[in-house]
Amino acid sequence: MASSKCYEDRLKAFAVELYKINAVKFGEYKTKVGLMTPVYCDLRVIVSYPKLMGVLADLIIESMPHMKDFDIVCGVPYTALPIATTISYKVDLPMVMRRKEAKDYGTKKLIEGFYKDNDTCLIIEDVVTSGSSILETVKDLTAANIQTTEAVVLLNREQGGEKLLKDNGIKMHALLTMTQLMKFLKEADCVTDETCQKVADYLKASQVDASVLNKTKLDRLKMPYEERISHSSNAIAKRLFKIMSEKKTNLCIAADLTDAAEILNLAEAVGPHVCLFKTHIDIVEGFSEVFVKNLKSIAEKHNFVLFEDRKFADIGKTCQLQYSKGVYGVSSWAPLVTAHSLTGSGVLEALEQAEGLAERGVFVLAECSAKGSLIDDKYVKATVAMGVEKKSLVTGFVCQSKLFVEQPGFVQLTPGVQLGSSGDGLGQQYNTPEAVMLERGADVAVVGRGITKASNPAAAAVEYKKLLWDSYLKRISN
Ligand SMILES: O=c1ccn([C@@H]2O[C@H](COP(=O)(O)O)[C@@H](O)[C@H]2O)c(=O)[nH]1
Repeated sequence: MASSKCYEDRLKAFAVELYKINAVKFGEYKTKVGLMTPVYCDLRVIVSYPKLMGVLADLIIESMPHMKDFDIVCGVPYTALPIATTISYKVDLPMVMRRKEAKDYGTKKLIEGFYKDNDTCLIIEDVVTSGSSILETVKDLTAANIQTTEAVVLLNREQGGEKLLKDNGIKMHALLTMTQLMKFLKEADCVTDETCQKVADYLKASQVDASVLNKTKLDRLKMPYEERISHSSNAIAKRLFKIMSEKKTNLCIAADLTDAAEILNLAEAVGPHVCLFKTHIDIVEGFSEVFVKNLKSIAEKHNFVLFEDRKFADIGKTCQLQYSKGVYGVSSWAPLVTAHSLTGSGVLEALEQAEGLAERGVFVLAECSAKGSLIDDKYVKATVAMGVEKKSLVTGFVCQSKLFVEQPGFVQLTPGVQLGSSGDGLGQQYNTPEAVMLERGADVAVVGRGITKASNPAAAAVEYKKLLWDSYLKRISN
């Protein structure tokens, strides 16, 4: 521990510099959650003062004599990233980076950089209030098999973050506490007694209740499927969770074959190993009422749900007609369908009101596995919000990353899964079963050609089923 007088003088000088560059401001500021605070810390500005960044890194390094015991460091995105980079460079300790979202599908992981299973990691953060940002980083590092037990932060606002982190097994080291910062600034005549008092009163009155934060946050990624039944408002999601628990499978087959008889053969062969049987009915040659009747009876026999990947994307009324009328009469035999959010919530309303099976569900497409997809963050967020609004109908979302983790009633369906291939040369991008379950948050993985093109589809289905189920068990037991 760096406790010499000289160290304290340097720390004090650093605190004053923070004030001078406006990284610490006093007045009336609105916090993220809309409350007023008399002190505002914006450490982002430090990147414009490289010498000060160097001083900060030195102070942190000196305060953590055991830093070299860690295998890697990781900054909490985004403000702490340059701080972590500077420390990593100075100590020659490798760094990894956590993505806030796995945006560029396919090649990019949630944790970037080189690391090994069970590497120990020191988390670096700028300011801690509740500690929840550090915990989000811990969650992704843990999912990548990286061990995290300690974090070092520039400023502890002393509002309960340290306790929440401790409760979650993370020991926090702080370069400065807010009390110490105020003391230094007062001694340097940067602030008045009145400001110090205001800040002290504010800290006392605005403690984050760690027990509330600990208790109220649900995490679907840690919950067994059967426990999620009671959180769902959609009948098909409930049925799906039950089937997955009973059959011990989270595999959805994409039966993209064009011959009706071959589809029925496939359904018989893989039926015992899947929870969902996904079709694109408009590619089928030989579609008939008998075909539908046979498919339905195989679904009943092997206890899986028929799922037509229709991707409705028109105005509500047209989607309603496409769903219930025409040659395929989808709403009479497929309890599950997909829809785009592109044209607004009228589509969901229309699908709910259409004639057809009494129990039905919709997977809303929030992200696409195809390379160059035009879907952006704003679209993804609006799609999830739209689905949440219609939770009686919405079974879940088709997506590629961990969305809606605190909403265990929804199912994440993730296509683009294949062993031994990264793409099909036509835009499709593949991940392994382990990656979609552990890194991308899938609840159900969709496998198409990985099974349908295998020499023995039933054996391939068993292999995918095992890999996916083992990854799920690993995820909930971590
Ligand atoms: O983003 C998406 C949405 C849907 N799909 C569908 O999944 C299967 C994937 O088949 P593979 O043979 O495993 O590539 C296919 O039916 C797509 O329409 C998707 O791939 N990506």
